[in-house]
Amino acid sequence: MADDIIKLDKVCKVYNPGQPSETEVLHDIDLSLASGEFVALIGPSGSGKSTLLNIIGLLDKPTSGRLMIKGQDTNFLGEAEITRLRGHTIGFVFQYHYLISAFTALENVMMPMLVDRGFPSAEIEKRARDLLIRVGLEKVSGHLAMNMSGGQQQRVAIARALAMQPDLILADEPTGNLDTKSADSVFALMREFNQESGASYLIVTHNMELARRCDRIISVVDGRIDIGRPYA
Ligand SMILES: Nc1ncnc2c1ncn2[C@@H]1O[C@H](COP(=O)(O)OP(=O)(O)OP(=O)(O)O)[C@@H](O)[C@H]1O
Repeated sequence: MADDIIKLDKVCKVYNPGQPSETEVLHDIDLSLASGEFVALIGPSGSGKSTLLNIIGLLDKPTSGRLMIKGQDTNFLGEAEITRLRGHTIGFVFQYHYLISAFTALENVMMPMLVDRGFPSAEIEKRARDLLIRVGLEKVSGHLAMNMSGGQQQRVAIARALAMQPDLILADEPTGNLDTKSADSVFALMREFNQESGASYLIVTHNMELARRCDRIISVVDGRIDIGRPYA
């Protein structure tokens, strides 16, 4: 489809090829995600979900097969183009935040824009403050990330992921270490942004209740897409 944000064509991943520890983790993955889709990625522990997410997020390369992002075959891109495509197209939200703990919430959200240098500097702080308002953290924007609760840190991570106005958000167990109420509100926030901006979301989760609230559930079992039976 022309408006697929990502398309994987026979993607395989082998860790440690040629070594005694060689492991084939993903086998012939064919997968598309349309613009604006909000999709859950589920599967048992060790089935390959994070590996798949890392490949889609251009953090790792497939051993074979093709990954198209916005119609571009990433196999033909050099490192600089990959970095640029990742920075401008993809936002990441992970279970353990990867915030800079000694920086404030505001500084964490400003960071991708400061690194990219694509935004005028006068706009960067305003944009970061606006995003923190949107995630309900305006009152704690000056607090250090390390002093914030898990739910607050995850909201900062969402604001930071949205800073560059990405077309795709990849979230790896974004609610994994949150209590039910915080998990619910973090999930609702992502859904709200999805409906507002039209960006696509691919969310790894073990929480079937949240997965059922997505547009579609993709199930990975033993490194293959298991269309027939969503794992429960
Ligand atoms: N860098 C690596 N080198 C070697 N093997 C790896 C590496 N990363 C992951 N694996 C292996 O690949 C398999 C899939 O791991 P992956 O983390 O993708 O699974 P997952 O479905 O995300 O699991 P979980 O739900 O527990 O996070 C596992 O057997 C894991 O041990």
